[in-house]
Amino acid sequence: MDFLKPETVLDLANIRDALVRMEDTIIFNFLERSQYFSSPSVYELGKFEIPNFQGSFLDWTLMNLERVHSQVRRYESPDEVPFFPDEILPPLLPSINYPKILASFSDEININDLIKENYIEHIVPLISTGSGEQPENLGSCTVCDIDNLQALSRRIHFGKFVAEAKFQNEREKYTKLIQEKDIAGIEEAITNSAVEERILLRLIEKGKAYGVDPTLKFSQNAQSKVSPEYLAKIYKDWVIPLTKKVEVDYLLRRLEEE
Ligand SMILES: O=C(O)C(=O)C[C@]1(C(=O)O)C=C[C@@H](O)C=C1
Repeated sequence: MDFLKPETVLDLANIRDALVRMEDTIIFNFLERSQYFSSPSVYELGKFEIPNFQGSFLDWTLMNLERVHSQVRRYESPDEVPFFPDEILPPLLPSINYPKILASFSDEININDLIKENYIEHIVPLISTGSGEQPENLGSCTVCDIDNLQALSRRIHFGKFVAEAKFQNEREKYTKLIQEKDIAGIEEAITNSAVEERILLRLIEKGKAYGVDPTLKFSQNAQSKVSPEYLAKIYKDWVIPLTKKVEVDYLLRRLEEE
């Protein structure tokens, strides 16, 4: 997939290959986070005194990282969506003139707040090694959380490319559903249960393979650091539904562009 060549980006097979590769990034990032406790103080608003800032320690760190990354033009890339779109800065590197792939409104489709909420509330408890605080690891936890959030955000917002590809493949069908504001119909049209089932099966297998010492794999001592069933649950309950939400949100506005 090459963002300078739109035809490679809007090929559904290429998109799905990219989503499969992202599974590896997400699983390895989860494994890093699994060394630490849930560490709720990282997410608590105003827990640490930070001059001129009211949010959580995670928010402060992520916002400042995004400021730096925006200056190396991270958010010019159509597959990167900032958590703090109002805080990012113009790039210091010369801009890249990406060809138009998505609709003009696509930057406005940003569900990062929802992703962060679900991550903190549901995903952190499933991937951390225990609940509670571990004061010496708060910084490491924050850095792992940022890696996880950025990987999840990229994966979930890839729904925009899926949606655009599906729209272009079946323009008439989607135009009718969008005109009728038939959200249930759009959801049904974008759903491919066979693809979803394959993802969940693959996650179980990857979870068994990646989370353990391979030389212990077949002995009773082999224990995954993140349960393969939890990986599948995280995708089934949050990653896939949120990707579909991005697809639906994008499609509902798609006719603004025609
Ligand atoms: O591959 C697709 O067609 C997608 O829409 C992506 C995705 C996913 O999140 O992985 C979402 C909905 C489909 O039911 C299958 C998979």
